[in-house]
Amino acid sequence: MEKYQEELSYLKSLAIKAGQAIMEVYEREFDVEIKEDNSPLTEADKKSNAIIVRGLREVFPNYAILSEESKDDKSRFNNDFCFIVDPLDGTKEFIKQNGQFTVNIALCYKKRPILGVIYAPAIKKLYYAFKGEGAYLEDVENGEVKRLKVTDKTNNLIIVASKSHSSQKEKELIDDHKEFISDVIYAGSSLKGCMVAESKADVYYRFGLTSEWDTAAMHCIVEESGGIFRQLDGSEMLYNRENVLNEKGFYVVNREENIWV
Ligand SMILES: Nc1ncnc2c1ncn2[C@@H]1O[C@H](COP(=O)(O)O)[C@@H](OP(=O)(O)O)[C@H]1O
Ligand SMILES: [Mg+2]
Repeated sequence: MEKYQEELSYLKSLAIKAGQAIMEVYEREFDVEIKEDNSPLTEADKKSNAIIVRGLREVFPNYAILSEESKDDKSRFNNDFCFIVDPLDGTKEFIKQNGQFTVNIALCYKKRPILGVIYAPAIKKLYYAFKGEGAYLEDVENGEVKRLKVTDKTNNLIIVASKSHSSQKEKELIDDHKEFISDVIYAGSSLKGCMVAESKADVYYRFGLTSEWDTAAMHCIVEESGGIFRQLDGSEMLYNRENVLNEKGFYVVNREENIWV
């Protein structure tokens, strides 16, 4: 356990450092490239990735790394420990300059996330969790820390949905459950799962595609705040897979009653 405490505090400092590099780019003009998969890439993604990957290799040379912005050499398959990194989740929101982007770092052991750190540098909020030890939110400006817990609501629910990647199925689900929903909030990045962990929302359904780095850290934080994170078919999401796409979709709900699929 002590060993993991050390890892957690190092990952937190690394996420903050990467967040600072992201904000330096955010506050000035920057170029946007388009990747092979048609998604955008900025200097901020690359700088954040360099800081995180270098930092992880230095302190944990024996652990594998899967990062959205690094070449996947597949050596991770021979390692029980694998960091899963999204150096800038919500790149589209970063480009739109609405502040809804995060740095995601998870550590998986035998395909399950045991540690998750999510930092939103524009609002200086740091979410983190360690398996069995709870989920927390630290205000990086004043150092205040609070433990996170999901709501127990089954009515007047606040649903969060993607700002830039919504789907027809999601719209239909919202429409079919209108009687239970009081509000729909559209937000970018892993902040949606964090909002459920923080009791600022109750449910988040994702029908569209994401990848392991979009969910691993959030998965740990949601579960440690008492919430439920599963694939849409009800099965557990495992990580460090051959195919890194989360093809089955997922949901984050505060409690079983709000599983609608
Ligand atoms: N067609 C697609 N295939 C794979 N991942 C996709 C995708 N469309 C969106 N995503 C993922 O969804 C993330 C954004 O989530 P959201 O819509 O909740 O803000 C993106 O993160 P990046 O910004 O890191 O690329 C990207 O990884
Ligand atoms: Mg990314």
